[in-house]
Amino acid sequence: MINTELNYGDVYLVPKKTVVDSRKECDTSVQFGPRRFAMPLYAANMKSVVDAETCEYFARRNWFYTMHRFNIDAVGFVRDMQAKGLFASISVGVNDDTLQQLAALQAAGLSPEYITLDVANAWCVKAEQMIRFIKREFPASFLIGGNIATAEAARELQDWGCDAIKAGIAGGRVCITKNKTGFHRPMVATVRDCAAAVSVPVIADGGIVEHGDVAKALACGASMVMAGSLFAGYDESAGEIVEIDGKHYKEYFGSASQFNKGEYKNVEGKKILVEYKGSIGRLLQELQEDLQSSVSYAGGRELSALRTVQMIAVAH
Ligand SMILES: NC(=O)C1=CN([C@@H]2O[C@H](COP(=O)(O)OP(=O)(O)OC[C@H]3O[C@@H](n4cnc5c(N)ncnc54)[C@H](OP(=O)(O)O)[C@@H]3O)[C@@H](O)[C@H]2O)C=CC1
Ligand SMILES: Nc1nc2c(ncn2[C@@H]2O[C@H](COP(=O)(O)O)[C@@H](O)[C@H]2O)c(=O)[nH]1
Repeated sequence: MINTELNYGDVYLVPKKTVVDSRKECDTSVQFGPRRFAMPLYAANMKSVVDAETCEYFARRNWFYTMHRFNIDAVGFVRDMQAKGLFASISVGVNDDTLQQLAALQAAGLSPEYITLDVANAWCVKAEQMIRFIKREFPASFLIGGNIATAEAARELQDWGCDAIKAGIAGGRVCITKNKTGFHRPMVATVRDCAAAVSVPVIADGGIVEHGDVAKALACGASMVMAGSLFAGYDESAGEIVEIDGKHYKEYFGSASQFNKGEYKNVEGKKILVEYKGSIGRLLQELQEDLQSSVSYAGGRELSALRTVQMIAVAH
């Protein structure tokens, strides 16, 4: 028997009676770990999306962020952010370079407020060992583990000690995992299954195409949403600007692309050019306005209203 599973583009949310007099009354803020953030949405921890400046930009606006983990000085990053009175949120892998970075943080007496264990399939022994190690050595840090795509995997990561779990395998815009390996799970099924299986917050990662997909992810049970391509192409995005025939673009590349890895080995990501769109400020405001509107259609004043709406599938 083959199951049919759905992506954000296959579903819509059914409106309820609006109870606010203005969309401004709808609160998009979210408690995530030790802090409350302006929006349940953040930029992917990819080298072509965030750098230290982008992270500072988001932190200053009270948006969550996670720095990527590729060739960075974790000690310098955490120290700089905390010296500026901002929270520090870093990504780590599962190999020796991560152990060295964590040891350097300990030697410097630093503890990031948030740590994200970031591997393609975190439902593996190496991730388990690293999650248990981080929980033991950095008990004050809020630990996010990912990525996974099933209820069983989510339960295991919770048991290993994750404070939040990032769900989404092979749904990203620059992902070629599904083409090269055959593995992928559509986001609606992924988020619903994982969120129903655990008591810790689930982050829906990848596949956000339209702004309304954020509301759909929250309706599926996500507490937070991570997006890459949505935040690519802006002044504040980390990718390089490219000019072709007088038109400007920015690079957006996968973390498992040859471009990010520096070699063609186990490549599961590609590089694309996205239209250059100027400053990101207007996007952030529009995303917040759109989500306020979503909450009003859900008949509430807070994000929790989105969990109460009916979701329907549309025939294409
Ligand atoms: N969300 C998604 O769907 C995906 C995201 N990515 C992103 O790409 C980046 C690179 O990911 P990842 O390759 O995990 O990280 P790394 O390249 O850092 O690999 C981590 C370690 O795990 C091993 N490893 C990785 N995949 C497997 C596997 N399938 N089986 C056994 N061992 C494995 C690697 O060994 P070895 O290389 O020798 O196998 C390596 O030692 C991450 O930022 C990740 O988020 C990548 C693919 C999918
Ligand atoms: N299969 C791959 N997935 C990747 C790679 N680099 C990042 N990612 C994942 O994509 C999302 C962003 O998706 P988007 O649809 O919002 O653009 C990101 O958070 C990762 O989980 C990769 O090289 N291969």
